[in-house]
Parts: sequence; structure tokens; C-alpha cells
Amino acid sequence: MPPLDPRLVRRSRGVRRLLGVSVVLGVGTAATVIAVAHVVSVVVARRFDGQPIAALPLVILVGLVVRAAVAWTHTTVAARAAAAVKADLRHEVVDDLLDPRRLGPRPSSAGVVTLLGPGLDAFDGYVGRFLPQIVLSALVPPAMLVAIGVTDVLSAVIIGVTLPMTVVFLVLVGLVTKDRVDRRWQALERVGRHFADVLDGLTVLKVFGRRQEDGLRQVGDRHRRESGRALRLAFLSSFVLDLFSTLAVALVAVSVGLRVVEGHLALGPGLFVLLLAPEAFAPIKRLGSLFHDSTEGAEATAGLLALLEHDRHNGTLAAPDLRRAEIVIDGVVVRHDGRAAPSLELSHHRVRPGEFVAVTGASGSGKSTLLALLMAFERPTAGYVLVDDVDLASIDPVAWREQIAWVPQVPGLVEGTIEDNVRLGDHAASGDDVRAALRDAGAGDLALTRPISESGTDVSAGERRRIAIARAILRVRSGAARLLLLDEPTAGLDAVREAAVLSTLRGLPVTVIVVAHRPETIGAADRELRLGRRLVDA
Ligand SMILES: Nc1ncnc2c1ncn2[C@@H]1O[C@H](COP(=O)(O)OP(=O)(O)OP(=O)(O)O)[C@@H](O)[C@H]1O
Repeated sequence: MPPLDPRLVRRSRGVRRLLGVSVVLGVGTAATVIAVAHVVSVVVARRFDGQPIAALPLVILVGLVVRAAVAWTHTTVAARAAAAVKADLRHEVVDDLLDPRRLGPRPSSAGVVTLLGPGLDAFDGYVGRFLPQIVLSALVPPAMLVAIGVTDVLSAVIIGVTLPMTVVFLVLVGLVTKDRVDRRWQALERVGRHFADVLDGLTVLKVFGRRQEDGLRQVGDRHRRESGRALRLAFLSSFVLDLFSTLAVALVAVSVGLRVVEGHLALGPGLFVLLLAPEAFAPIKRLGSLFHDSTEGAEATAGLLALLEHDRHNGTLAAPDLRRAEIVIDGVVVRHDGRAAPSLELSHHRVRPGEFVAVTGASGSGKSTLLALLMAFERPTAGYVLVDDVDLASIDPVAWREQIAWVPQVPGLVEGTIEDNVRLGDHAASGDDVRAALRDAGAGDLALTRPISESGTDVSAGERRRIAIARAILRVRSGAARLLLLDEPTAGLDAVREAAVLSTLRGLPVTVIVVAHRPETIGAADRELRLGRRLVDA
């Protein structure tokens, strides 16, 4: 894990600006430190010789005020930059998750919430304090070394030998810490995931009488233990770094003191070196203590950038009209990361306009994956989906989906009334159109004005499906959708409602592809597309 992730610098203008400002302010800090040390050493030396010092104390005061102003400006600019970078990344991640061109699986909600919550909060330590300190550590110690070297070579040699050793120590601490930080971050993510899982499965857990206090306590304890270990390491390394730099400065002080007493070095230059020696170590010492504060932010940065790095649908061609276009699936294989077996294999299949096709196959044979492919949510690892000989991968996915109505296995509902949810299929539909769509979806018994809560827990699984089918029917009847994709739409419906839905679907003047297990649905279709290994269909 490099101290500064180059991907963050490339991606974020805020970070680049902060680094630029830090360079300017770092040079300013080095210049004021040297100037103040010079003036102080001259003042003390003159005073010692009994010479007048005139306005020099005022110059020292001005120098100290300038140094404090530079430090304050640096802190303020860095804090603002951290807030701006956090806001930018939050927007970027949310935009990316909503991007219709995003390909690949949806990340876990608990993982995203941990990254956008505590992960981004850790940016204050990483971007706001650690990154500016890296710049100061790169600029100030070399400047001090040069200033000391010009005045007293022996002191510069002592610092030149001990300073790199402090840096090596810091790198070693970083390497040891990497593993600890990984474990601590995993423990934090685990707390979030476990809690989300418990909330999701609360009903099942209650039914089986499984109490979760112990589980939650265990993941919480693990995070506490990992945090304790990380803190121990932070305190220990700060102590060693302090001790080391204090000894190095003491070495310089003894050497300078002896030579001043013996008359080999004048008091003024000796004092100048003594004032600058601690300043050469100070930025590295502070970097060491800020490092531990920054590790969580660095880990979150890596997580966020990984979230943003995925394939994108880059098709731009206009979508062929699905009222006339044929869809040909040709030698398609879909593989998912971490899975040895392909999720879908289909040698050849042709869907003609207006056909009603039932997709069947054992659980896990790739039926939902096929629908995801047709929705352009996924791209084949090998082979093509051709629409009138145009590769679906080169068609604009937004324009393509405008022609599709989709009923997934677990359809999404929004907070509002049943009418609001059905009307999502066609905002301009009349009340009668909405009622007719509900009736034809076997949901004529549902009141239009019945409220649906945000969680959607106040509708049954069957009601949820019927509302989604009504929404899709409305979309088809509005003329927008020319291809209807349904994933097990009649699961959980009684025989009467199932018959009503199937008769409606058969009557729709569009291509219908329906994932089906039940013989009634398969029987209603023109053809069955059975998924399995290396299946060839005409
Ligand atoms: N994003 C993914 N990452 C990894 N594996 C996946 C992903 N999506 C699907 N799979 C795997 O691909 C295989 C096919 O999944 P799919 O959901 O398409 O099957 P299915 O035929 O619809 O099953 P079911 O009838 O049970 O709904 C499964 O083994 C599944 O675990």
C-alpha cells in the first residue's frame, strides 16, 4: 500500500490541488523556519558579545507569526480539500451505482454503506492531515539538511546518517501495519455486513429461535481487539520514533556544544544548527504519528477505487426496432469471477418478433443470467447476442432498455400507492388504463389507493409480482416496450390468477420471454428454450 494512492491523485482534482498548495506552503514553512533560526542565533550571539540587537526581536516575532500563519493556512486548506474530496467521491460512487452503463454484479449494500460512511470519514485523517504531511516531510528535512550543511558539515553528516534511518523505520512500521490495517478494516466491514444480515433475516432467526446477541458481540469484540492492536502498534512506533530522533538531536547538540566550548565553532552558527536539527526530524515524527490515523482512510480509498473500477457498457449504436428485429444468441458463455463453471452456456438460439418463449432449466442453469444478458446488465464472456445482426454490446443500453419491460424475480416497489407503482410503466396512463392493467395481471382485487411503505413489507410476494406485471403490461400497452422479459411471474399465484396472467401475456402484441418452472406457463408458450450444458436450439 503506497502512502499516497496514485489512482486517487489521477482521479481527484481536489487532491492534486492540495498537493500543489502543500508544496508552496512546505517551501514557505522551510524558509520561515530557517529565517527565524538565523535571526534568533544572530540575536543571541550579538547579545552574548554585548553588541546592540536593535529591531531584531521584532523580526523574530514577525517570523514566528508568519510560521504560525503558514501552518494555519495549511491545516485549513487541507481540511477543506478533504471535505471536497469526500463529497466528490460520494457523488462519484452514487452516480456510478446508478449509471445505466455499469456492468457487473451490484456490490453489497452493507459494504457500500461502510465505505461511504466510516470509510470516507477516515479521509479527514488521510487526505486532510497525512497527505500534506508527506509533502512537508519531503521538503522540510532536506532544506534543513542543506542549511545545516552550509553552516556545519559535521552536524549535517550526523543528521544525514540518522535521518534516513528514521525514514527506514517508518517504512518498516508501514509494512507491519499493512496486515493489521487489513484485518481491522475487514473486522469493521464484517460488523456492517453481519448487522445487515441479521436485520434482513430477522423473521427467520426469530422462527428458529436463534438469538444473535452472541454473534453480534463476537464480531464487535473482534473489531475492538483489532483496533486495540492497531493502537498498541501506533503508540509503540511513536515512542521509538521519538526516542530515535531525540538521540540523534542530542548527538548533534553534544558535538556542537563541545566544539563551541573548545572554540572550533562560533556561538551563532552553533546555535543556528541546534535550532534547525530538531526541525529536520519534526515532520518525519509527525508523519509517523499521523500514519496510523490515516491507514483506515487509505484502506477506504482502495475499496472505493475498486468499486469504481469495473467494465462499462460502451455501446452507442441506435437500437433496432424490436417489433421487426430478430434476436440471435450465438455461442454465448457467461462466466463470473471466482466461479469455475460458467453461469450460462447457450450455443445458438433465435427469437423471432412476437414469439412467446418459455425459458426452462434446472435451478442454477442460467435462466436469470440470460435475462440479465438481454437487459444488457451483463456482457457475454464469449459469443454474441445479435439484434438484426448488430452486436448488443455496441448498442446504446439506455435506448435498448427503452424498448423492454422487465419483471424480475423480486420486483422493486417504491413508496406510494399501488396506482403510483403501476403508473411507473406509463406516467400518462388514465385511471381506467391502470385498473385494466391490474385486472389483466390478476390483481383486480387490489385497491389503487392502497399505500405501500418504503420497505414494501406490507405487500405479499404474490401481490408484489402482480403489481409488477401490471406495470409491465401498462408499459407494453403504451407502445414503449416491444420485448417483455419476465422471471417466474406466476410463482406464488393461485391457478385462477395464473390463468388470467398467462392469457393476458399471450394476447400482448410483443415478444415475450418468460422464465418458467410451471407446466401451465410452459404449455402457454409457443416454444420452450431449455437451458443446460452445450444445448443447441434451432
Ligand atoms: N453475479 C454473479 N456472480 C457469481 N455467480 C453468479 C452471478 N450471477 C449468477 N451466478 C451463478 O450463475 C449460475 C446461474 O445463476 P442464475 O441465477 O442465472 O440461475 P437460474 O437458472 O435463474 O436459477 P433459479 O432457477 O434458481 O433462479 C448460478 O450458479 C449462480 O450462482
